[in-house]
Amino acid sequence: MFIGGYRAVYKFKCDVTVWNRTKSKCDPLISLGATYKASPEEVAAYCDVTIAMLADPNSAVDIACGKNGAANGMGPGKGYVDVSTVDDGTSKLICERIKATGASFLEVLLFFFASPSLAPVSGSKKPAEDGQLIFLTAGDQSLYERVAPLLEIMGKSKFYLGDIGKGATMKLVVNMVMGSMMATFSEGLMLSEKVGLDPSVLVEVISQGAISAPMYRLKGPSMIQSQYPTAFPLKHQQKDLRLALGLAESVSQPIPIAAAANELYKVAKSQGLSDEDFSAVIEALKSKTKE
Ligand SMILES: NC(=O)C1=CN([C@@H]2O[C@H](COP(=O)(O)OP(=O)(O)OC[C@H]3O[C@@H](n4cnc5c(N)ncnc54)[C@H](OP(=O)(O)O)[C@@H]3O)[C@@H](O)[C@H]2O)C=CC1
Ligand SMILES: O=CC(=O)O
Repeated sequence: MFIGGYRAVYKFKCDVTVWNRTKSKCDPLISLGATYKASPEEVAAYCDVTIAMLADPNSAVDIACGKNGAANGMGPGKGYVDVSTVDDGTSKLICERIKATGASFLEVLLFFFASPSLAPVSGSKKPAEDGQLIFLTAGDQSLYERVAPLLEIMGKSKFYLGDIGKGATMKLVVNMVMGSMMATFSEGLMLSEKVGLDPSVLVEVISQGAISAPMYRLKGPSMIQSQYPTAFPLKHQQKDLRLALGLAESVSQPIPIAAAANELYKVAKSQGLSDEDFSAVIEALKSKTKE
C-alpha cells in the first residue's frame, strides 16, 4: 500500500507499505510499523492494493504513469485507488494506464464528515485521523467491494457513483460550493467587524440559524484570531475551484460566484498563503481594505 499524500494520516489495522517524495514525512508511519519502499513502482509491485494521494492532476499522473511510477508495478489481480482530488479527464487517463496492465482502478474522493463532537480547531485533518471521512468512489465495482473494509477503517460512509469521473466531478462540485461558502463567510466576518459588530457573535448567530454549516463553527473562532492551522491547504482549494471552472465551461454552465471566489483565493496565494488552511482566504480581504 502506498500513501502519496501525507496530510491526511490514517490508522490502518493492516500491513502498510509507504512511499512519499519527501521521505522524512514517512517516518512517523515507519515508526508505527509501516514498511518503506523506494518508489511508487516498488510499492505497487509489493502490494495487492495501492492507494495514492497526490497534490494535483500533474503529480497524480506523474506518480501513476511516469518513470518509476506505480503503473510499472501493477498487473492482474492488483488494484490502484487514487484518492487525489483531480478532474475527471485526469482520472480517466490514469485509469486507462492502470487498466492496460490488467489491474483494476477506483477513484476515491474524500470529504469530511461533520460531527457535532469535532473539536472546534479541526478541519478535515482531524476527521481523517478519527476515521470520520466520507468517500465518493467510482470505477471498478469489484475493487470497490475489495477495499470497502479499508475505507471503513478510514471513514464514516461511502458512496459508489458508477463510471470513472463521477467521483471526481461530484467532489469538484462539492468543493466549489465549499470554496464559495468560505469566501462569503470571510466577507461576513470582515464586514461585521468594520461596522462595529462582534464577529464572534456573528458566528454564534449563523450557527443557530438556517444558514448554519459545521464549517463556520469549526473555522470561525480561529479565523477571528487570524489563525489558520492547516487542515486543507489553501492552494488545493484554489486548485479545486480552478478545476470546477473548467468543468463548468465544458458544459457551458455559468458559475459566476465560484469564479469570483477563485479570484480571492488567487490573491491569497499571491500573499504567500498557499500552505495555510483555506480559511486564510480572509486575509485577501484584509489587504484590500487597508488604505
Ligand atoms: N487535506 C484535506 O483535508 C483534503 C485533501 N484532499 C485532496 O487530497 C490531495 C492531497 O491533499 P493534502 O494531503 O492535504 O496535500 P499536501 O499538499 O499536504 O500533500 C500533497 C502530497 O503530494 C505530494 N506531491 C506534490 N507534488 C508532487 C510531485 N510532483 N511528485 C510527487 N509527489 C508530489 C507531496 O509530496 P511532498 O511531501 O514531497 O511535498 C505530498 O505528499 C489533494 O488533491 C487535495 O485536494 C481531499 C480532501 C480533503
Ligand atoms: O477537500 C477538502 C475537504 O476538506 O474535504
